[in-house]
Parts: sequence; C-alpha cells; structure tokens
Amino acid sequence: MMEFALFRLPDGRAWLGEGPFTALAAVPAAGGAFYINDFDLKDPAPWKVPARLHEISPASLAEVVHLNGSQQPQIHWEKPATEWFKMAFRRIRREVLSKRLEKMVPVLTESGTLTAGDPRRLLQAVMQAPANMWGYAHVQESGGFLGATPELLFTVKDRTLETMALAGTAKPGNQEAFLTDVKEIEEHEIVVRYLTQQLQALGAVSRAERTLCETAGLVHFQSKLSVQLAAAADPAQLVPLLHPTPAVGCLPRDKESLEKLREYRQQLQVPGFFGAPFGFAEAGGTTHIVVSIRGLCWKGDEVRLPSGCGIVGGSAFDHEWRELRLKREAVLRLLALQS
Ligand SMILES: C=C(O[C@@H]1C=C(C(=O)O)C=C[C@H]1O)C(=O)O
Repeated sequence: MMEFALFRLPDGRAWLGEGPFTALAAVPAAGGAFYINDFDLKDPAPWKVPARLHEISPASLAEVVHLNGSQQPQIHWEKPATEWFKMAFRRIRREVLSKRLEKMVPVLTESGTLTAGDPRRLLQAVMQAPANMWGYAHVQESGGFLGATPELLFTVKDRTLETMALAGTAKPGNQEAFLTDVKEIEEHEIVVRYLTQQLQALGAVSRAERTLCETAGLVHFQSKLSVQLAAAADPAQLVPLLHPTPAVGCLPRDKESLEKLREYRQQLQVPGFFGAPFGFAEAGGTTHIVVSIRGLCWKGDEVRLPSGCGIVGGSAFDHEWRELRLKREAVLRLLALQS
C-alpha cells in the first residue's frame, strides 16, 4: 500500500483509507473522507476520499497494512539544542510583557535517525492509545506522520458542535499545586475565551467547568464547550474559523501575530503536520477534527518529534524546557519507544 490515512476515535472505532485519494475542497455528502492539511492550511482540497475504506481494529490493522514481519523501529535521538528555542522564547515573552501579544506557542523539534525497523509498526500503539485520545496517521511511500492526541478541534453532527480547550500542563502527582497555579490557569482560560468568541456567531455556546485531563503521563486543564448551531455548519468552514487555537497558535490571532508565529515555526523547522487539523467525516454525517500533537514524522531514515508550550507573561524558560521534555517523553511512552 503506497499511501494511507488512519483515524481512531476515543471509543475505539477506527478507519483506514487506502490511496490513491481523491482530493476535494468540501466534505463529500456521503462521508468516508479524511481531512489532511498542514498547519498553515495550504492545501485548498484537504478532504481526501480513499480508493478503499476499511473499518479496522487493533487486530486487523497488521493485516490491512501488511505489518506482519516488520520490526519495531529503533531510533537514535540527538539532544535538542537550546539556542534557537531560547531566542524565540525570550522574544515572545518580551512581546507578551509589552502587551503586543497575549500568548504564543513555540515548538521545539527533537531529531533522530532510524537505525532499524519500520515506523509503520508504531500504528499498533496508535490504535491502542488510551481511551481519551484520538489516533491519526498519514503515511506515504517515503515518509509520514502519526500520533495520538488528547485535543479535539471539533466534532459536528447536525446542529451540535462540541469542542474543548486543552491547555495548561503538569506532571501527574502534583495536582494540588497545579489546580491553583495562576499561570497555568491563565494559559488555559485564554483558549476558552478565544473558542467562546469564535463560536458565538454560530449559536449559543455552553461551557463545562475546568477539569483535569490525565493522559499518557501528563495532566492538562480541559474545558469542554458545546454549541447549539443556529444553522447547519460546514466543517470545511469550521476549520479556518477555529484553527489555530491559542493552544497551538497565538492570541491575538491577527495577521501580524500569525506571521510571527509562522516565522518562528520556520526558524525552528517545525514539521508542517504539527498542530495541524486532521480528521475524518463518517458516513453517518458526524465529522471529527483533532489537533495533530503528540506524534512524530519521518522521511527516509530522518525522524522528528516536535512539542510545543504556551508562553504567557508568567512563563519561565527552565519550566517550559522541562514541559517540552515531558511532552516528548509522553509521546515516546505512548508509542512504546521508551519504557
Ligand atoms: C503543543 C502541545 O500541547 C498543547 C499545549 C499545551 C500547553 O501549553 O500546556 C497543552 C496541551 C496542548 O494544547 C504539545 O503537546 O506539544
């Protein structure tokens, strides 16, 4: 199989679409299409209808993708350098303190070399990710990306849209201090405020209380939001309305700040899939779009593992550097690449 896409829901249902794909600008009425784009939404036809669609289980995956006989990948990781990230961190913090920005999310990418095995084997871990995560993958002949994310951009069916703010991070075990951490709460509430503002035009927005989401070795603040839509909404238009949220982007989300975010991403050589929307439109009319974080990508034997952290006025470099490491470790554990 030269090209395929995979999407797994938290309830375990999963689909694998075989290429070649037919690319469309809008969701096909019959469903059965994947949404694949990069962070800048450069693809004008991001809905990909596969030549063949399979509903899969962890047991049938190996058969459908022909994984039998392939080995778990071995990756030699390089220690990430601090310089460029430190510079971005300082600049962003300065902009926040001078009130030109409220929040921005720079991304650090760890690089590695594949020394043995097949990265497609990691799809087995993606299929078995914890029940509060969405699995995603897009694989082509020479490379691809895959992961399991705890962050939903939106699910829409008929007149109901559900989304979440997921931001603010800690290591499990220190919950008491986290629950009252003013900086983490601020980082989170910025995302809630943004989503509420963007969604208000579509109908009545209701917000559930801020709770803790524990997943794959990390704890986040999570607030679920839902909207009773005044009229049926087109998922193709909802993506640019919501993406990028300040959980992976910036606030304000004006042209100037987005341009700065793009510059930092370029300078820091962030892979295009990271933080991008990815999803699947079911045949029954439900469309799910998630935020592609907690994953890795590869091209030939080059492997890259990005992670990002929100910078606000109260952010300190050492704390954020540690948070980035925790996030990368969470991905490695999730993909069974580290004990
Ligand atoms: C950017 C990442 O995660 C996002 C950033 C978070 C934060 O800054 O606290 C938390 C969850 C995600 O919204 C990542 O995992 O790399």
